[in-house]
Amino acid sequence: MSGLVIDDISMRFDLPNGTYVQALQDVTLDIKPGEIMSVLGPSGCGKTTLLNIVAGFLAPTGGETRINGHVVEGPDAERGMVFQQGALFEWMSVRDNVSFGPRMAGRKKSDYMGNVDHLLDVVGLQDFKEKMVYELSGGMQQRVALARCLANDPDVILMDEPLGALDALTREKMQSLVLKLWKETGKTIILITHSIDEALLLGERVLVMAPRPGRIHKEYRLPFAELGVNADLREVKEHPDYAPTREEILTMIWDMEEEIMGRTEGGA
Ligand SMILES: Nc1ncnc2c1ncn2[C@@H]1O[C@H](COP(=O)(O)OP(=O)(O)OP(=O)(O)O)[C@@H](O)[C@H]1O
Repeated sequence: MSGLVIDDISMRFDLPNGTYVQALQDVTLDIKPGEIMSVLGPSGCGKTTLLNIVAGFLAPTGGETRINGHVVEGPDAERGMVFQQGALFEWMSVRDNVSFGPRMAGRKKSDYMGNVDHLLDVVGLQDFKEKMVYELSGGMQQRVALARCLANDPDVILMDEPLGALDALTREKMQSLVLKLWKETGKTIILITHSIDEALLLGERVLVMAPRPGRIHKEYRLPFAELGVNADLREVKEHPDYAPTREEILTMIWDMEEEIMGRTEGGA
């Protein structure tokens, strides 16, 4: 397991017309091994940019990210990604998708197949392991994506709107599954979402970011993720702190969106 330090990260995109976008400015975070943190904020506040920097897909223009004390300089199996959709191999079976990482790493089949089967059990896909990915529903495909990520045994799992394309009921079931996997595996997880409920239910830490420049606006430490491991998520929402926190964050993001709209309408 791994601690993750995001140390004074800035990211500036220079545009062809000579202007630039300051996508992130001075973002610092210390994420302990096994923490689950969700990230919220209005469109364009730098959530995906931050995740891509931690993943090693983008090099920041300032600062650095460290895992287990070493600096992130590119993608690595220690950091797994789960995207909203489209990142699976549609022409392969469920089992071949989940075993893809260990296979590509050149590991012996007898070493990893037991774990692949276990993961298929955990995500509830044991009966579907011979199916092709295109035969599965969206929710099942995201279960495959989670299992495939876990098969690489990453220290840190980065999720960019992993449940965003699912219908409400499937999404709720998947939220419970994410909590179960988090508890069972002890992985460090960062999850980007546009849903305030999802951020509250899945984040023991919730980061609210602000745009222009992208930065940390406020951070919460909440009991709901821990409670949700063993309870129905609808019961967790009955917690006395849930509705007021939700309302506070909703107003916060609403105000930011209004400010952005005002600036845009004013021509800034
Ligand atoms: N490759 C790029 N070149 C130029 N500008 C970029 C690039 N990538 C991101 N940006 C800009 O950086 C800012 C942050 O983008 P980012 O996608 O990280 O935001 P976000 O919070 O994830 O947004 P959303 O919620 O809409 O997905 C935006 O203004 C975006 O237009």
